Amino acid sequence: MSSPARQLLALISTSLSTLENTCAEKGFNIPDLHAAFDPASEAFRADPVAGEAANVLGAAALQLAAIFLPPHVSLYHNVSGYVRSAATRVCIESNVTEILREGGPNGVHVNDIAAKNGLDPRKIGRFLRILANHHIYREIKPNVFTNTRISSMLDTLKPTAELFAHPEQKHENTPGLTAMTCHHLDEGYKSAAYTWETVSDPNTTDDTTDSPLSRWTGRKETVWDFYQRPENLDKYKRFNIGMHGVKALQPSDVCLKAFDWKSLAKGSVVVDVGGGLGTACLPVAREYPDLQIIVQDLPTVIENAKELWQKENPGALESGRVKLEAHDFFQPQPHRGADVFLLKQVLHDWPDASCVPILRHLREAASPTTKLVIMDILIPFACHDPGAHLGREIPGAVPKEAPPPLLANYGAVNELAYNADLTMLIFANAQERTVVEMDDLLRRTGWELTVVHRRNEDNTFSQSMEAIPVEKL
Ligand SMILES: C[S@@+](CC[C@H](N)C(=O)[O-])C[C@H]1O[C@@H](n2cnc3c(N)ncnc32)[C@H](O)[C@@H]1O
Repeated sequence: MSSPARQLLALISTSLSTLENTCAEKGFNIPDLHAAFDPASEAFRADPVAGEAANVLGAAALQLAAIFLPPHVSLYHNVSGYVRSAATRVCIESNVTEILREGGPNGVHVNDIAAKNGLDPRKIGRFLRILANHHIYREIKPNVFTNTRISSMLDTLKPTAELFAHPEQKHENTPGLTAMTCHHLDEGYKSAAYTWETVSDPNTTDDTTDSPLSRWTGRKETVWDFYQRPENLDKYKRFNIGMHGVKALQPSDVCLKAFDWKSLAKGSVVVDVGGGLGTACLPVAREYPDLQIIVQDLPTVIENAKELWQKENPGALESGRVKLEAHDFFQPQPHRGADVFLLKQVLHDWPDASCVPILRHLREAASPTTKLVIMDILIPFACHDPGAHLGREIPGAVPKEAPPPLLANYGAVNELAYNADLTMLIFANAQERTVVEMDDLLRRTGWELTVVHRRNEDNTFSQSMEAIPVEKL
């Protein structure tokens, strides 16, 4: 039996050959770390063979690094996360990526970056250099930096003149991922600092107001109360732009593949509950114009949603096929007997005690044929999952496991799922759930989990689940 390091090297070698052959055969390019990010460069990941090869490659490379780096370096990679978060926020808020984009391939000296964003050039170099160690930015000559495929994801794509003239509009009409990173690095980062004080306090309850966020703000409030305070409306808007941008992290057809929309009869009613700007339903409305779609959210979000739909699909609003409706999901659901209730990234915002009334209101409004479609992350264990704990066969319940000696869940390749889980704890005392926890929550609210749809190329981030009403509540 060869050593774990040799086994990992063999996985890297075979996976790279598979990836190269598949890309050559199907006309995909292997990503170039030094090229600006282009969504098309991620197309290969939708191919099951290429996507799996890339996951195995990444997981094996990270595990090899864990073997060969001094353990204190690996440990400090995590312990010093605050340093890298601080450096990343400085670069984003001071528009470094956009300055480097305009500077072109020869890079920009820190003095010239400073001349544009007004920061101390000696400090800029230090922030950029620690990020360059992780291939976020590149130091091509001493104190001269340029973008990489990773840092260019932070690009708002706006001219720097516009960003400096109107900083308050930085995120408007942008791809949105930059807004999401600012949301995490601002209110997320500050709240996270209070996690230990929150979880170790015996007076902390399971209520959503007992989160590290509320300990940071010093108010017993939900994350949504926080966002609706007048002084935080700009943060709420930024968060909603960011949610729209999250689609950049997910396969573009994630909502189209979440459910067999074509199985619905003409005129079927789909209610996107807590639908935000209606991002999930935009492609569904385009692809299935015979569906009646209602996007529900809180009033301020619905106002922002109107702007988005006016731009992206004004015809759907004018014809009445799509309605944008203010509705509080803690109140009875007005659309009784809808064909589909969609809950995308909603349940993960709430602890079980709050999910129960949300799900019960939908159950009370359901007809016997209503389907509940949930799009949330299902958290895999970091070990082999024997799958016996559900007590019945649910197709798709057990995730595909990585080949040994990799961690069964592909380890940090799927880090975003575990990040999201703890982000939910930090903002709302909430969580992403394992399939067992989700099954239990649904049973308690009159639903039965019938199937989990998993995409081959993505084990954790874009599953959807279907549930049907059980006879009695
Ligand atoms: C994580 S976002 C998900 C948005 C959308 N489903 C998506 O995936 O793009 C959660 C949404 O729940 C909404 N929300 C929070 N409390 C609500 C309530 N009581 N009633 C309706 N929507 C609410 C928020 O405004 C936010 O848009």
